[in-house]
Amino acid sequence: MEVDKMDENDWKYHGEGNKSLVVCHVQFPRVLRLLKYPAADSENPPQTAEQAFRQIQNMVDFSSKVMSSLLGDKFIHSGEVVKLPLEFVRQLSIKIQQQRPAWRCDKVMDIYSGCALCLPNLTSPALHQATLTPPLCIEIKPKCGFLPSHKHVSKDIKARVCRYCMHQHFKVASGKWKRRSLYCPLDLFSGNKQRMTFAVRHLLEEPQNNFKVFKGGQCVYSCKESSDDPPDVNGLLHHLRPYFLQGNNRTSSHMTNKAILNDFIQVLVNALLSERGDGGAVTDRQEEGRSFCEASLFNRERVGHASQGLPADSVLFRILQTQMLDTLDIEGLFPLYRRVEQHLQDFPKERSRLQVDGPYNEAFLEKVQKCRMEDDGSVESAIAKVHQYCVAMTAKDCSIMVVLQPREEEEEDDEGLRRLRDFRPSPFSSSVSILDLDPKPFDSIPRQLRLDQKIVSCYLRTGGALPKGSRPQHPSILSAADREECTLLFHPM
Ligand SMILES: O=P(O)(O)O[C@@H]1[C@@H](OP(=O)(O)O)[C@H](OP(=O)(O)O)[C@H](O)[C@H](OP(=O)(O)O)[C@H]1OP(=O)(O)O
Ligand SMILES: Nc1ncnc2c1ncn2[C@@H]1O[C@H](COP(=O)(O)OP(=O)(O)OP(=O)(O)O)[C@@H](O)[C@H]1O
Repeated sequence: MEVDKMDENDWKYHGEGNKSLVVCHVQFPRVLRLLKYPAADSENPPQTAEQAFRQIQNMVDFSSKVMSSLLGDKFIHSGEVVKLPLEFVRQLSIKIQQQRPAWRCDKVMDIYSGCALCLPNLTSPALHQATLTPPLCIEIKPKCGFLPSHKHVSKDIKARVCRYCMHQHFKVASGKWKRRSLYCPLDLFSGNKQRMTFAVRHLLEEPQNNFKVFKGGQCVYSCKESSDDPPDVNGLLHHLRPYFLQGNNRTSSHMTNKAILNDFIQVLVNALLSERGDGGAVTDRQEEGRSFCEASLFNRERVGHASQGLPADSVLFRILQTQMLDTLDIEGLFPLYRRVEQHLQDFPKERSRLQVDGPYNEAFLEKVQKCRMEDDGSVESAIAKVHQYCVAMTAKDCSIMVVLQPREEEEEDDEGLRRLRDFRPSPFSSSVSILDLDPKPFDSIPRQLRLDQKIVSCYLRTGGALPKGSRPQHPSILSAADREECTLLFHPM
């Protein structure tokens, strides 16, 4: 990328989250991730260009030196910091403004620093010809996949109902979303195909900010912005149909919508379970009985104790292991945070030695990995636990990108290959990446505790009940019978 020849017309709006806005190149598989600031700061940027550069470099270092060791470097693309002409950034910001969802416009794109993170476009990994079946890409923000231990929580409900499911009630009550999602991360992280299928169905049904589908780099399925309308499942089916007719059900041109969705979900679940290295394993939490959420609608008896567990080295396994570096829960962690905070008030210069805000290097990683379980009362042991917790927070907030690339057509007259196809090999090759691996600031910990308290008290107050109309009301992807018999209706896997 030649930064001195940047033209805003070569870039278009791609998406955004709470902290950054992403534009993609119209021709090359590249994106630029730009920082966002609260709109109130738009006249006076909250940091200098040097600080913005440092912040983005910190993001690169954290991803490449810390998270990639924990999650597996094969999943990670850390990118590089680039300096862009300010005029280009200003014009870009004007150009994309109209495409931004209104609910994200409480923040503005950083047009002052000229700094951005340049990354491969994970939704459109390579230049592809304009065919009916360009790569499909599914983005999932899975959130936290385990329950905290009883030992560290003051409210028993936290060890029975997962944070995501409780948070849904708070989000609906506070107006963030109109309807509650029935997705439960513990089902997705279970490694059991029936539970995972159930989880993905609920992601599809109420995608919120947890599920998107891209086709050839274009977003074709996501939540509808601030509307009561359901997501456009028929539109998605229209996009998916050519892939599944072509792939594994070539003989039938009458595949039902349900069969297409089933096939799509199966391919996705298989990609999430695919290993990129070692053999299978079962995660610890299964032994601890912390893998079922009482709020999940999945009928637990269907799987009994025959839990499959996640294959070691699958993307979900690696994310879950990293999330589980949070061994104390925010409640157990908070006194340690306070110890560090007090120490920093007394000795402000210690902030740098303790690597409170980085640098994110091998020494930092070592502290995270070698942190002893017991607290010896020192500030060193407290900060090590805080670092572990912050790393776990990043893993609880990251997203997974699964790219499904249709395989080349096989020769029709090749008997051997045709017989192979009868065994239903996947019609796709898949690749998996993890994105949004930014460090979580030390100072965000008190907010975490406050939010945790609000979520739990809202859940306890409503007794898990919801205001009328906040459950998915639209014609559901899952019929009533599907909900009851969900696992029986899918193809055997
Ligand atoms: O606290 P949570 O669980 O609500 O997570 C926040 C996310 O909300 P979610 O519940 O996924 O909709 C939130 O996502 P949205 O803005 O809601 O899309 C951010 O990812 C936020 O991270 P950061 O503060 O911008 O670094 C996330 O905050 P932290 O990861 O810093 O807690
Ligand atoms: N490398 C990439 N390739 C393709 N799309 C990307 C890439 N990075 C981000 N995106 C898209 O841009 C969106 C916003 O990016 P990202 O999640 O990094 O923002 P964020 O502000 O850090 O999010 P959060 O709200 O979780 O803090 C993503 O949901 C994804 O759809």
